[in-house]
Amino acid sequence: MENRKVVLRSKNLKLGYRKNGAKIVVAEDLDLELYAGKLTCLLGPNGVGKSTLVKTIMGQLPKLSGDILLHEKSIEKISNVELSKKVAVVLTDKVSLGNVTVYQMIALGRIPHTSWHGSMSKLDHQKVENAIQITKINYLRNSVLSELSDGQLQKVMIARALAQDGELLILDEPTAHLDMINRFEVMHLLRRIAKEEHKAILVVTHDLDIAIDTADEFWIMQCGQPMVCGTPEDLIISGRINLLLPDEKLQFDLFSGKVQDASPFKYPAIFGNETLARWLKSIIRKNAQSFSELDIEISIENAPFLLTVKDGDKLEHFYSFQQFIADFTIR
Ligand SMILES: Nc1ncnc2c1ncn2[C@@H]1O[C@H](COP(=O)(O)OP(=O)(O)OP(=O)(O)O)[C@@H](O)[C@H]1O
Repeated sequence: MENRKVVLRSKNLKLGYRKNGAKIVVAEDLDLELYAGKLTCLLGPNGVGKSTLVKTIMGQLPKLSGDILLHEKSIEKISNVELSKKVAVVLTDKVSLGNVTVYQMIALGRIPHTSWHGSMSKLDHQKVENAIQITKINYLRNSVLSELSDGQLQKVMIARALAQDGELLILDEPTAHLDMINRFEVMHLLRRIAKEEHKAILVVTHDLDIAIDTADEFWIMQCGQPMVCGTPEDLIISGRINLLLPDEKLQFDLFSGKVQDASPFKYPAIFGNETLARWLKSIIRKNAQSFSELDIEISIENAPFLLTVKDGDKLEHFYSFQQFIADFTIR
């Protein structure tokens, strides 16, 4: 049986803002748990309250009511210095310390641990080295921040959070502005850190595909509705993943694992293996006007590519999807 060690827990948490003496509630009744060794992704539409939740957990924003417990101790009873030893945060804000080197930036993660005059001990340097090794950025150690790409900078910020050596890492949209490969790398790095370093990690993200591939747990936040938590696979199989898609025109497709247009559509009869049929459906769907209500049969094979359209007695052959769409649709 897996041992789930709770690092952070919220009890009946209500969060929001205070404006002119009035409380503006963003979310309530939140009973959440973050576990050591688990990567949790917080998902939800723009404006639903994800950053508000993160700021509240970090102690940056006062809760409206309820409790947030770090190792069963209310965060209000934990001093800022202690909190910064236990919780490391990576925000999306651009850092403007252009002349600072990567090593110096990562070393800043040690501030909560260093003595009052700020000198680094042997252990502090070891923690920085360890963070550099885990994030595989040794080749960047002497570069200045202004020379880094967004993806490199993101890894440096994760290394800084690691050097801080808290048990909980919180990252607000760490993959925003990154290309596909860097998004993938950063999320897989976070998963590796959760497993190998036994950290509890909370990531706010809009990257559903990669979150499904990497997260142990999803928190789905919806406007005015209770938070839904569970493993991504359970949420997918039960259909609750669709809570992320309140627009009825969109639906999560169980087979492809992608968000798709949910409006009814009648495909022609298709013959061919499942993978080829999937991509044939994709191109037919994109060119829906040309295919709706056509009483045709399409067979498809690959290597070499051959697409055959049977329309009554007539057979037509195509040798690429491009040719199929160009020649078939203009009839
Ligand atoms: N300082 C503030 N005072 C009052 N309301 C605020 C304040 N900051 C945010 N809000 C409101 O709180 C709600 C939640 O905002 P929040 O930034 O937490 O959403 P989010 O889910 O992180 O959105 P996004 O995905 O766009 O980053 C929004 O309606 C927003 O307008």
